[in-house]
Amino acid sequence: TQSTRPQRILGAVQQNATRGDPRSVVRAIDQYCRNQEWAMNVGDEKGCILDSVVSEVNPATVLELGTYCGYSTVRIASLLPPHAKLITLEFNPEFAVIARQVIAWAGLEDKIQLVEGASGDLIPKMKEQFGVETFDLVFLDHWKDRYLPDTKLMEECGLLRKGSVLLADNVICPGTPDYLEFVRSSPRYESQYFKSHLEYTKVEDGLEKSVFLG
Ligand SMILES: CCNc1ncnc2c1ncn2[C@@H]1O[C@H](/C=C/CNC(=O)c2cc(-c3ccc(F)cc3)cc(O)c2O)[C@@H](O)[C@H]1O
Ligand SMILES: [Mg+2]
Repeated sequence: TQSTRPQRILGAVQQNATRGDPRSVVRAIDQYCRNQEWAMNVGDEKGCILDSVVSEVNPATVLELGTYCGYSTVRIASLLPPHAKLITLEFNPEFAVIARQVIAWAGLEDKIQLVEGASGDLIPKMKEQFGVETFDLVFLDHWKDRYLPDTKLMEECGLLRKGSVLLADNVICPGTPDYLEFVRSSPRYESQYFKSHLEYTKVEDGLEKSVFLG
């Protein structure tokens, strides 16, 4: 039977990365997706921008919307201080199965909680079911038309505090026009665009960093 792209990405990790070494997992996925087959990981170029924002925020609690194979999940978690927690939401069970194995290969199970389900259903449960107060950092990388509604939902659920940082992938390609217009025009956000390229290509893309002002 045919393997899926996420299964082939997991295979590349198991063949080329060292168990317990998150950076080797990140490198293995980037090499596979650059040389064998493209996949929608944030990738190495935008990944360096992601790394710098994570290091600057030094978050105790992180939310990721859209796990896929766990590339950015592992990349972020590898930079977190001890006792920091990353909750990542994924509603495709097949992708979740792969991501759990990528996370395990990296040895980051203790820092990462992968929750299966849709962000719209899970965000309202964050406080009482997952014991979250607010998120220091949110990485948005799921369906592009869900960035704005989910941001408004996080505000309504009191999950953002003064200084919470939203980092959004793909604001140019595929693009998130309604989200971009909102965070750039709202007086409650201070936004900054980090120009880069679509993962593994020369096409323009970028990350938008938006600080919630409370
Ligand atoms: C229903 C909304 N809530 C959700 N809750 C939980 N998980 C969700 C949700 N949406 C989507 N997901 C999951 O997030 C992932 C979806 C990501 C969508 N990303 C993209 O479409 C994307 C697409 C491209 C891209 C760019 C150029 C192209 F030519 C082709 C593709 C590049 C990227 O970096 C991307 O992130 C999947 O794992 C999906 O199952
Ligand atoms: Mg993306």
